[in-house]
Amino acid sequence: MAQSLGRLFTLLSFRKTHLSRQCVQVLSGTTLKRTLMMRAVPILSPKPRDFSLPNPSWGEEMMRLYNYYSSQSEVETEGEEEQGSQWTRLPSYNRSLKYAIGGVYLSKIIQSKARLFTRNIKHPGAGFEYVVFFTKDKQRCVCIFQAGHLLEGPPGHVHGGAIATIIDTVTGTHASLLCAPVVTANLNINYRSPIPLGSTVLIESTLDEQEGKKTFISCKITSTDGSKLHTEATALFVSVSVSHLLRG
Ligand SMILES: CCCCCCCCCCCCCC(=O)SCCNC(=O)CCNC(=O)[C@H](O)C(C)(C)COP(=O)(O)OP(=O)(O)OC[C@H]1O[C@@H](n2cnc3c(N)ncnc32)[C@H](O)[C@@H]1OP(=O)(O)O
Repeated sequence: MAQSLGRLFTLLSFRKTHLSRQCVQVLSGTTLKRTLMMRAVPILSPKPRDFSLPNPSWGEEMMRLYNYYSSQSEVETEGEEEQGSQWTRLPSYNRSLKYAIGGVYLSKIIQSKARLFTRNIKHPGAGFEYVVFFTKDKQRCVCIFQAGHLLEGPPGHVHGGAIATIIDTVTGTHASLLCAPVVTANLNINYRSPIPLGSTVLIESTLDEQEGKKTFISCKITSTDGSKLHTEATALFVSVSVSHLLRG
């Protein structure tokens, strides 16, 4: 049985495989039975839904920028400098577990009702609509964010907590691309000007430094033409083991 579980979790490998080892430890009772039954289903898991693809709620500006960055990622370039400016779209799921191979199944085993905060409002356009692109060298990310009407704070404007959430998500995603798994250790935010509800803004995330377990990232939110600065932030992410994540 140990061998079967071993093979199963090799299939469910999550980047550095920390998760696989940890999951063996958390499985027990009915969960274990269900897991073993999963061996009967085809090895290739169904694809999870990608929430960073356009939906009918995306406004003109959101679509314009999405098309712009998508077209940049299709451009074939020569030479290192140009390659560095190429963008790749990152898929976005309603659970971080789904980034793992076989994560759809893991997602059904561990806290099955859990959902990523930014992807838990079912009505398209009501909450966080966003898509993240990153450069090949992973030094920069850009997020196009359309803030829905359920994110209101001051009348007609986005709640500061919702802004902190999307900053944590973008910088956290950026740090995860570099060295998953990580947790936010510190987040400093300066709110410079309110973000109108329903508007589309640009969130740019830059890697400042990596030092041992620590990844320092800075971030700014601007209007899409760059003329207005809405928010500036710096964040520190610390690499952790999967057991640290599951232990809480
Ligand atoms: C492809 C992948 C895509 C994935 C997409 C995912 C999408 C989702 C994205 C969503 C993203 C959402 C993400 C979320 O929301 S994560 C949820 C919010 N965050 C947490 O819950 C974290 C809770 N805190 C902890 O677990 C611990 O305190 C941590 C692990 C952070 C540190 O524990 P500990 O202290 O035992 O660790 P260490 O001793 O090894 O320290 C290591 C180094 O770090 C330095 N340090 C520590 N804390 C701080 C601090 N506050 N300021 C400055 N420095 C700090 C420390 O001095 C040391 O430095 P040095 O002495 O080595 O120089």
